[in-house]
Amino acid sequence: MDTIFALASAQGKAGVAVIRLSGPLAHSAAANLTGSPLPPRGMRVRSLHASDGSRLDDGLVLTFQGPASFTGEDVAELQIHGSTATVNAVMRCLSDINGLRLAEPGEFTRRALENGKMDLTQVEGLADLIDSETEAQRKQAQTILAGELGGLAERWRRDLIRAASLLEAVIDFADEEVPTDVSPEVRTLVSGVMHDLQREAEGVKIAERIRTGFEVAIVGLPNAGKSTLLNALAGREAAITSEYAGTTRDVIEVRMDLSGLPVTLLDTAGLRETEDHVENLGIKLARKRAEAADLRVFLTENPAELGVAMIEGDIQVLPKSDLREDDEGGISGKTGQGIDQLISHISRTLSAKSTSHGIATRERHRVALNDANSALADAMTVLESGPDLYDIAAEELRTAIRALEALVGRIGVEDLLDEIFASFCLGK
Ligand SMILES: Nc1nc2c(ncn2[C@@H]2O[C@H](COP(=O)(O)OP(=O)(O)OP(=O)(O)O)[C@@H](O)[C@H]2O)c(=O)[nH]1
Ligand SMILES: [K+]
Ligand SMILES: [Mg+2]
Repeated sequence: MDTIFALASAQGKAGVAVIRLSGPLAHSAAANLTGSPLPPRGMRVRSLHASDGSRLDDGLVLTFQGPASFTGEDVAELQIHGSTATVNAVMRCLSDINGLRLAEPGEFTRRALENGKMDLTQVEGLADLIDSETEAQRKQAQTILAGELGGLAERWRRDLIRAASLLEAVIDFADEEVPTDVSPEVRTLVSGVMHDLQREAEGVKIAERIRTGFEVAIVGLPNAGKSTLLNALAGREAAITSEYAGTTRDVIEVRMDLSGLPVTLLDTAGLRETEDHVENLGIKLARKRAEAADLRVFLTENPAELGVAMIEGDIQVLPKSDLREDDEGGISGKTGQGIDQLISHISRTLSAKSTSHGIATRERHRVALNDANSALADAMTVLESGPDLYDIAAEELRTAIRALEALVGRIGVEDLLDEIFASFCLGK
């Protein structure tokens, strides 16, 4: 096994940079730089020197002894001054040591997975945590990283193994008197797991929104003030505004943190009948994106004239309240009137949608949960036919168990790993 190293902290200037080493030579390589032995597990302030004896830096050297480390291997961390030149000099010295090489993106975490320090869902949780920008994303990533989905999968798996072994006991006794009717217990176990699987699979859509962001589209007639409103919400000139109807053609996206929820606001072309070919392309795109969005803000007196369906939860606000006599329910991107209310309305609506999700967060999870669930549904059907078909029911249970093992990465995910780890940055 190679010993790998990489900068674990971000590139660029900082007070401190952390270089991480993992593998059989991690401790000896670190000791090579410090010129003195290191404890198998501990923290020392040391001067680091190049092989020609020239001084590199002073730093803090941490050693972890496998398997009690992030990767499960021997690990050393060098905390040094965070300058590009210092980091480069230390990295150069490390690459000169025989048996050491630069880590590939995600390779530390991959070793942690391979050494059983975390399951695949936790690896995904770690990637999400590193990418998290808002409070809701951070909390969701922490739940997965803590292993809660893996823990659930393990509980389901145990219940299904118990159910399968009950059926197998009957199969083994086929020629003799069957001790008891096992089917009530099997049914209870299987339907309990099915109930949980359904709940988790249904929650993925919302959980995935928290992970990747909710889309909120602003729609209205040309010149309703959509782009002005977008700019007011974003607090910057993200979109061009003008008195000419038909100014916006492409969909303008602005990412925001709305009370902890990640939101992408979409400004769209004003919706109307027009002969202008390019404007028409923009209008088609506007309708498509608005319909696919999680929530629509109708900036209009009359939603029905826009040709985009207004569904439950969508928000209607009246444009240009500063020009109106009665400003009930109105908003003005120009004066800022009603903006705070709109922001809290949007975040209330999205929060209400987000409360109903479970722990699973990805399409990959949903597919595995559904695979397991449909095998269990088949098992329940087969059970109806009585003990003669128990072997088939048991086989369906094993199919479900395999799907849950794939969920946590215990089996059948080799081809997925490269894709998952490619999304990691270097040093993770
Ligand atoms: N008085 C007033 N004028 C506004 C308000 N919002 C926008 N305007 C003006 O209305 C005109 C159109 O604004 P835009 O933001 O470009 O409108 P839009 O809906 O994006 O227009 P299209 O992209 O062409 O569909 C501009 O001259 C704005 O200055 C508002 O709240 N009050
Ligand atoms: K305009
Ligand atoms: Mg516009």
